[in-house]
Amino acid sequence: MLVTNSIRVLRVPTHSMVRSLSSISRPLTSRLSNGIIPSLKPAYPTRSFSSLNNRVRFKASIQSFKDAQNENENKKEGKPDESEESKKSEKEEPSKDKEKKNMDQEERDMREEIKERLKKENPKIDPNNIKIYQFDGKTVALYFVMSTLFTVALTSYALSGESEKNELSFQDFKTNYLERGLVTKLTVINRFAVEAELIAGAVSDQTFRTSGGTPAVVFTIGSVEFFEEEMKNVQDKLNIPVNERLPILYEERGSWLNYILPILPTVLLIGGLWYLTMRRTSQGSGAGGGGPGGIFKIGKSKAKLFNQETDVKIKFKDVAGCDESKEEIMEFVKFLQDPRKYEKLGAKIPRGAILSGPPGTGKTLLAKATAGEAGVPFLSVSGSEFVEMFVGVGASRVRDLFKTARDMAPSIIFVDEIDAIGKERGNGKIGGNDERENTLNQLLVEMDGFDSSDHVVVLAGTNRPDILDKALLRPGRFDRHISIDTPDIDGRKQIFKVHLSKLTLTCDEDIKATQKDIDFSKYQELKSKAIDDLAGRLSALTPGFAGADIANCCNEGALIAAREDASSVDIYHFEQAIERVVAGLERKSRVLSLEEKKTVAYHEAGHAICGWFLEFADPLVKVSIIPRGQGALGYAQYLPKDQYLISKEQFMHRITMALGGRVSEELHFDTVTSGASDDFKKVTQMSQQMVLRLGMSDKLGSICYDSGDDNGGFKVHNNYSETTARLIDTEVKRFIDEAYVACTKLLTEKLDLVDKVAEELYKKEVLTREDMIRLVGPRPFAERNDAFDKYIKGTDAFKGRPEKKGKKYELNEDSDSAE
Ligand SMILES: Nc1ncnc2c1ncn2[C@@H]1O[C@H](COP(=O)(O)OP(=O)(O)OP(=O)(O)O)[C@@H](O)[C@H]1O
Repeated sequence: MLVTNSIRVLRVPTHSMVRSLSSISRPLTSRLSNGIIPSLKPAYPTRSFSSLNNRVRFKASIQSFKDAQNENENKKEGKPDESEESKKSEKEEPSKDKEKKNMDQEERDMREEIKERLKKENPKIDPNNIKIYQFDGKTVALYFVMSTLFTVALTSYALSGESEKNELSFQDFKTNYLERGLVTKLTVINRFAVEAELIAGAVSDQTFRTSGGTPAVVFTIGSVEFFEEEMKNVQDKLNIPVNERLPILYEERGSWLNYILPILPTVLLIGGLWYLTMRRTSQGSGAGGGGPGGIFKIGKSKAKLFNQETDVKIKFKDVAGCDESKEEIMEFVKFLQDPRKYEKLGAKIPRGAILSGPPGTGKTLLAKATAGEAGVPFLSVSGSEFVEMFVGVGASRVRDLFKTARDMAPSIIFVDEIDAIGKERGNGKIGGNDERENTLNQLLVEMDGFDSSDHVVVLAGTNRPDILDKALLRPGRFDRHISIDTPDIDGRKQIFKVHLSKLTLTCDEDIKATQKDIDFSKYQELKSKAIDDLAGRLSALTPGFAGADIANCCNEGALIAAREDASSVDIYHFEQAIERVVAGLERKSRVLSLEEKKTVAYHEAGHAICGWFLEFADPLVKVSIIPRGQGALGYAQYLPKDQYLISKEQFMHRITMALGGRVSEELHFDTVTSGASDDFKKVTQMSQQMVLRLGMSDKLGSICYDSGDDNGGFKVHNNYSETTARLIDTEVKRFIDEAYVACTKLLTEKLDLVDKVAEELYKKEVLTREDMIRLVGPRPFAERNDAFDKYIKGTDAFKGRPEKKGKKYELNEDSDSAE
C-alpha cells in the first residue's frame, strides 16, 4: 500500500519544495485521465496570519466607519436610523427581547464598559452601532468539531488517492517490464515506492506519463535493501554486465497533503483560538479589552466589585447587635479613611481580620458595612471561586485579585468561606490537594507582599476558624480574629428592629388610624415603642435564631400577610412565619387516620406533661398535632433561654422530657410506634456528650474521650481502649435508662392529666400555654427564662388571631411589655 508511510514528514515545505510538489502533481494528474488518481486541487496557504489579523481589524474598523457614515447620511436624508429600525424590529421579535432580558448583569456591564472605552477613543463612532459578539462554549465547541471533521475528511481523501496507486506488484514489474528489457530508469520515491521509466511506446493500462512525457509504472517495495537485492539477483540472472545495469535514483517526494496533514490539527487549533480572540477584540472594543468569560479569562479573579455608587450603601447602623465586633472592625475603617494619621505615628495597621461564626450571623454584612463606612471599593470573592479544575488557576486568581485591589487602593478585599482554600496544609491527612495548597501559598505570599502603605485591608469569613492554617493567622496576615456568635435576646431584638423597620406593620397603621391629632415627635415615640414591643416579643419567641433566620422570618411574615391580602403585617403573621421556620410548612395534605391521630396526641401529651412538671425543662409555648415539615406528625415548642452553661440536672430533665412521648405511648397503648425515632436520636446524642465530652459520668471521670476529629467522616481510630469503649457504652445507656425510669414514674403519677391533655389535643389539634394552665393548673416552678416572663407570660403566643383585633396605643413609661 502506498499510504503507509505517506504521513511521515521529512521537511516542512519551503518555496522550493512547493515547486517540487507541483512537479509531482503533474504526473499524478496525468494519471487522472486513466482513472487512477482522483483529482486534487492545489490549496497552498494564500494568506499569512498577520495579514489575516490586519484584514480582520481592518474589516472591523471599516464596518464601524461605514455604520457611522450610513447613519450620518441617513440623518441628512431624513431616513430612519438603521439602528433604530433594528431596535424596532428587535422589539417586534419577542424571542430576541427575551434573550436581551435574560442577559445577565455581568455581560451588560461588560458591554457598557466596552462602549464607554470606544466612545473615549473615537468619538466619531456611535457606540450603538458597534456589535459585540461573545463566544460562548457552544461556538467554540462547534468550531472544533467542524475543524476536526475537516481534518478527518481531508486525511481520508488524501489516503484514498494514495491507495489507488497500488496497481503493480514487484513480481508483475519483474516479468512484464524488467525481464522484457522495457525499463530505462528506476527512481525510489520516499523509500517505499519505485517509479520505473519505460522505453517510448511501452504503454499499457498500468503506465502513465512522467513530467518529461516518458511512460512509467509505479510499484511499492517492502524495503530499499530488499529491492536492491532483488534487482541485483534479477540482473545477475539475466547476465547483464555491471556497467549496463539499470541506474537506481533516490528521491524524496510527496503530495503537499503529506506535509500539511500532520500539522493541520495544531494549526487549526492555534489559528482558531487566535482568530476568536482577534475577532472578539477587534469587534468588541478595538482596545484589546474583551469581555468576561471564555478560556482567556480563566486566570482572572472572579471577585465581585461593589463600590459606593452601586452596592456598598450598607452602614454599621444596618448591622444590629454584635457591638464588640463593630468596635473591633472600626479600626480598619478609621485607617482606610485617614491612613496618614496612623502612618505619622509610625503605627502599622493590621492587614486583615478573620470574621468567624455560625452561618448567617452577619459576617458578610459586617464586612460590607466596613467598606460602606470607609467609603472604599469592596471586592468580594468566595474561597471556592479560586478552585478550578485547571492547575495554577487559583494562584493566578489570587494574584489578579490583589493586583486589582492595589490598583483601586484604598480598598477592602473580602474572602468569604476562606476555609475552602485556607485549610491546614499537608498535615498527613487523607485527601491532600496540591492545587488548593498552591492557592493558599499564593494568598500568604500576597499578604506578605503588601505593606500597610498599600492601603488594602483583607477581611475573611469562615464558619470553621479551627481548621485554618496557622500561617494564615499569624501576625502580619489575618492578625485580628473577630468572632460573631448567634445573637442573644437583645441582639435578636435589635436585628428584628432593623428588618421590621422596612415593613408596613399593623401596629404602625393602628397608631396612624387611632392617634390622628398627635404631633410627629409623639407619633415617632409611639411608633418606636410599638416596634420595640413587637421586636421584643418576636426575639423572645426565636431563641437560637441567627441574623439570617430573623431576616427570613420577617420576610416570610410579609409574604404570609400578602397571601392573606392584608394591608399590613401583624404579630400573627410573624408567629406563623416563626413556626414555619422552626417546624416547617404545615402539611394539610397529610391526613392521619383517627388511630394515628390518637397516638400522636398521647405522644405529644406525654412530652408536654413531662415538660410541665420537670423543674429544669424549658417553658412550653405550644403543642400541636398538625403534621409539619419533613415527617413531623406533631411537635411541642419550648422557649429555651439564652444560656451558656447547662447543668447535669438540666441534661437529665431534657432527656426525660424527650422520652415522654414513647413512655406515654407505652402507658396508653398495647404497642409502640415509630414516632419516637427522632426523640431517641436526640436522647442518645445528649447522653453521649455528657459521657464523652462533659465529664458528667462518675465512672469515666473528667476526661474528654471525644477527639472532635471529624476528618471528612473518617475516624481513623478511637483514642481509648476497648475496655473504656465498653464502659462508655454502659454509661451512655445508664443515663438514658435512669431518665426512662424517672419519666415512667412521672407519667404514671400524672396519668389522668396526660389523658386530659391528649383528649383536648385530639379535639383542638393545637394547645397553647394558656390552655395548659387551664387543663393542668399553673406550673409548679418559677420560669427560668426572663425573656419569657417579660414578653410572653400572660399573652397567648401562637394562638392565632383573636376575633376582635386592634388596640389603642398609649405611651406608658413604666410599662415594659406590649400589653
Ligand atoms: N447583625 C445583623 N443585622 C442585620 N441583619 C443581619 C445581621 N446578621 C445577619 N443579617 C441578615 O442575614 C443576611 C445574611 O447575613 P450574612 O450573609 O452576612 O451572613 P454570613 O455570616 O456571612 O453567613 P455565611 O457564614 O453563611 O456566609 C444578611 O443579608 C442580613 O439580612
